[in-house]
Amino acid sequence: MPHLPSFTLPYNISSPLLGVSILVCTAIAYTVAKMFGFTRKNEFPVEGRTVVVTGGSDGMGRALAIQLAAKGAHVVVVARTVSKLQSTVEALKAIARNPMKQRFFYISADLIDSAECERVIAEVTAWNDDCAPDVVFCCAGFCHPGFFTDVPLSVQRQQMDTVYWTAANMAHATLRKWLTPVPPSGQIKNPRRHFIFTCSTLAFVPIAGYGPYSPAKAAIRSLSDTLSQEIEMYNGAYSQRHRNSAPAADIKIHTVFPMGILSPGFDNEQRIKPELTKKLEEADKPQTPEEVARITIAALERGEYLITTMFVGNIMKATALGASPRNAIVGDTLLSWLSNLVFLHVIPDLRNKAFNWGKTHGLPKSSNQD
Ligand SMILES: NC(=O)C1=CN([C@@H]2O[C@H](COP(=O)(O)OP(=O)(O)OC[C@H]3O[C@@H](n4cnc5c(N)ncnc54)[C@H](OP(=O)(O)O)[C@@H]3O)[C@@H](O)[C@H]2O)C=CC1
Ligand SMILES: CCCCCCCCCCCCCCCC(=O)[C@@H](N)CO
Repeated sequence: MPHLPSFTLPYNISSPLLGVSILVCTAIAYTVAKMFGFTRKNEFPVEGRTVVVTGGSDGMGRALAIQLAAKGAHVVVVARTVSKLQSTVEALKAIARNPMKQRFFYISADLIDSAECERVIAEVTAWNDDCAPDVVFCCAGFCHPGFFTDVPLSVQRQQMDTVYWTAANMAHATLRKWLTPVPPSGQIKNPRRHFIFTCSTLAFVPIAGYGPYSPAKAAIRSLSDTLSQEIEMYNGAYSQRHRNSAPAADIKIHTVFPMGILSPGFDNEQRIKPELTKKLEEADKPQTPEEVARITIAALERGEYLITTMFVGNIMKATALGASPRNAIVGDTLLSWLSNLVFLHVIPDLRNKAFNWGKTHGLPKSSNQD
């Protein structure tokens, strides 16, 4: 029998030293896990909380409202058409986790009007026993695709109103309510509040034929980044609430960047979308509203800030991260390096496809250049 070498440690490890080593290793593992974005705590508990979903009567907003109700939230859906709102409230009642306790409500409002957004927050607060909502989710909006010179400027201005201003107006009304100073004597323990915008990966990467729409989404991304910094001032004041007047709760901003969503809005947009645009977005495999809502809620539960719903969207985000706060330092940085390499190919490829389209098909039919 060959003699097996026996390994012995050159020194004896005492149990306190072993304890300290295990502690240090655990701390390092925890920090690395955090840097990669792993977390176990639910950063977005909704059971018993009050959530407002704008655009909550259709598509992604409706799916979100339903899934949040299934998780035990009180939900208020906001949109213009009353019949769709009513049928959504019925669906919420049917899926509620605690049907005896949960409450549902709808408000019909055109959120292009800032006064309507203020009314929404006031009505929700009154309905919610005089407490502001805990979560506001902005999903209202629709897309009117077309080439920049073909789409009348009035429609492009309306896109800015519907996409950007419905969200900015809601943010203004909600944050003014949430940031109302409360003196130390009036402070009670409130859970963290969340304001969530819905953007599109088109805010990161241009696609020809989305000129009337993408700039409004890019503006939301810019507002979200600005607010995520500005809100820290108020959160700082909140940390001193026992000494000075401060908001009633800590606040977090988030923004979701979906790819195509198979919604009624998407069906409408497909009808008027230029063929070139359809070709350029071939890499997108549209998701169901339910899938987008599920992935979004899971990302909020992990505490993410800029949220994408699939791998291609994540690559699009990573190439355009700029000065936006990261979800995970290591993961986001490595992916942004990788995606910058991928986009060395993608940028000229999109432009070449557009050039070759013109070469083969000539001017677009709807073009006003004839
Ligand atoms: N569909 C897609 O492919 C993608 C969509 N997005 C974005 O995701 C969000 C949801 O899209 P989607 O699921 O397609 O939604 P839908 O188009 O299916 O539904 C839009 C919702 O917004 C409401 N709404 C529209 N305008 C207003 C307004 N002025 N005031 C109040 N409510 C309004 C609609 O109700 P009503 O008309 O009754 O008011 C409806 O509830 C939008 O912000 C969209 O831009 C992002 C990426 C891709
Ligand atoms: C490996 C990585 C390659 C990346 C290539 C780039 C592909 C571009 C896909 C564009 C997808 C646009 C989805 C948003 C749609 C949208 O917001 C509208 N439908 C609005 O309703």
